[in-house]
Amino acid sequence: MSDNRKRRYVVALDQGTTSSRAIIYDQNACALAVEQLTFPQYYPEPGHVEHDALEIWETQLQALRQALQKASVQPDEVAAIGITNQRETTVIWERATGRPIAPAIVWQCRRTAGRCDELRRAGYDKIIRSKTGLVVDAYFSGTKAEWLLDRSPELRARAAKGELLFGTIDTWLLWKLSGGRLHITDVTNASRTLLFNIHTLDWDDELLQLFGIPRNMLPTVCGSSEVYGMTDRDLLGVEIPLAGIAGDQQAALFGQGCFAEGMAKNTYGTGCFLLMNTGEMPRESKRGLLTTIAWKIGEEVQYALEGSVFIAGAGVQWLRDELQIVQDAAESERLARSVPDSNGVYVVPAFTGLGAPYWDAYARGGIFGLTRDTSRAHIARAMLEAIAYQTRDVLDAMRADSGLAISRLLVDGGATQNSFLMQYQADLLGTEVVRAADHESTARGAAFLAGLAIGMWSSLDDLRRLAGEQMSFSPQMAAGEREDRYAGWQKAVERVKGWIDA
Ligand SMILES: Nc1ncnc2c1ncn2[C@@H]1O[C@H](COP(=O)(O)OP(=O)(O)O)[C@@H](O)[C@H]1O
Ligand SMILES: O=P(O)(O)OC[C@H](O)CO
Repeated sequence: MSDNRKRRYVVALDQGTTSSRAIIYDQNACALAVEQLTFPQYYPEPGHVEHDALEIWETQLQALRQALQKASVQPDEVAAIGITNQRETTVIWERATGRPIAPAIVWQCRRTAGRCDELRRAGYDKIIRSKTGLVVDAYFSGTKAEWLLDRSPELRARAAKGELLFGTIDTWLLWKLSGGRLHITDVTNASRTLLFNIHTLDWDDELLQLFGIPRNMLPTVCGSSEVYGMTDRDLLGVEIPLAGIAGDQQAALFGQGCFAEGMAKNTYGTGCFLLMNTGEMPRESKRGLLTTIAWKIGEEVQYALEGSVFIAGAGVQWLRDELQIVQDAAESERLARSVPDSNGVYVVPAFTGLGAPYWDAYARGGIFGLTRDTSRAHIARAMLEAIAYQTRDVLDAMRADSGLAISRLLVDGGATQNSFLMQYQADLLGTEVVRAADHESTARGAAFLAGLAIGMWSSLDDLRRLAGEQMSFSPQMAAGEREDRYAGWQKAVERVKGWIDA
């Protein structure tokens, strides 16, 4: 058998906020094996979140090796690897040794909120929005990288000399996978840094100067579907083409087949991210949404509008780990269904501030409407409902910004396994919610991008044909009740805004 015929699988590496996953797909995009390894989250101070970049790399490599073994696929049968990742999380490492200079600063981390206030006060928000499509918020990589370099003048001097490299998680993994030969990113990840001009598709000199980031520490920006290089032979005994890169939310949009303008998906993982394909022109939001790059394939760039919600499934983890009122995430559904409603309780999970459409770094979480008969079931139910309310906030903004009705919302991600949440979501939006057959749309998107690049699949039409069965949730709640419940949520959100001092 010729080498190319033997190579009939595509591997997606999905490096998420809480776990590193590897999934092996065959030519029909069927997942043969999934491996998932969690890694520690570090909270050195309230509102600060860090990861160890080496732990990310080690878990990712181990997940890859284990998935191959589980699927009985030999490394030389893999045609390509696609990478998708938690976005914005920032790593700086030494070019010579590959050693990170500090823990990675995670997208959720609020440590640079003060710097963002300063930038807004100095009037930079308009120029940053027009160049990057983003709002000035600690969420994005720019102020995180600046903070890391500001730790000492020596680091700034080393950065200027080209001794240090910056990367989001895709870049870090590609560096490690290629044995230090590739220092690259793709347009989707670059578009989340605050440093990248989404119109010129290049790092922006004015912004680099503003944040004091030398261009020579930045990765080369590539498309989302092309052969960038090969894996280091020492890792798996053979070289494998690295052929797809996309931030996880853009990958999910692609994996859901949202190739046409106006199609939208919502991914329910640690956070919740609603993206709508807006076609070839960037569309500016007037309501707190982000303009971002959906993907670049060949010379064609597609843009998206995005509503980013920081806490979704993470709220369910909080019920499990901190409140200890459920033993696992699935129990939240049983508990929520054990009561007819939340008994007037609202949870606003603004644990790391509020993202879209509010962008309030100083909001903190709250539980409202408690009475003597409030039970753990009411709180669990209110937490799940909060995920749906936050999505409603974003979808309303997206409908108003785009002028499109969005009559079907495609959904994916770990928390979509919760059918109570999906039904409540449909009820609260008054919109059909369509759950993907394979909730791993993110990994699927990365596999699609890599498979397209090496010719396993030849076109978007080819990919459309690979969609599986879906399950649909139709709205059943009366419009009056829906609006009453939503009004309660809006009242609760007002109470948590600006909770801590700037
Ligand atoms: N049945 C469930 N009900 C509610 N939340 C769930 C359920 N199953 C998983 N989750 C949540 O989904 C998240 C994991 O989804 P995943 O897509 O793997 O996220 P990520 O990529 O952000 O790590 C966790 O935060 C978990 O609490
Ligand atoms: O790891 P996830 O799935 O929660 O995604 C994180 C996002 O990319 C943050 O922007």
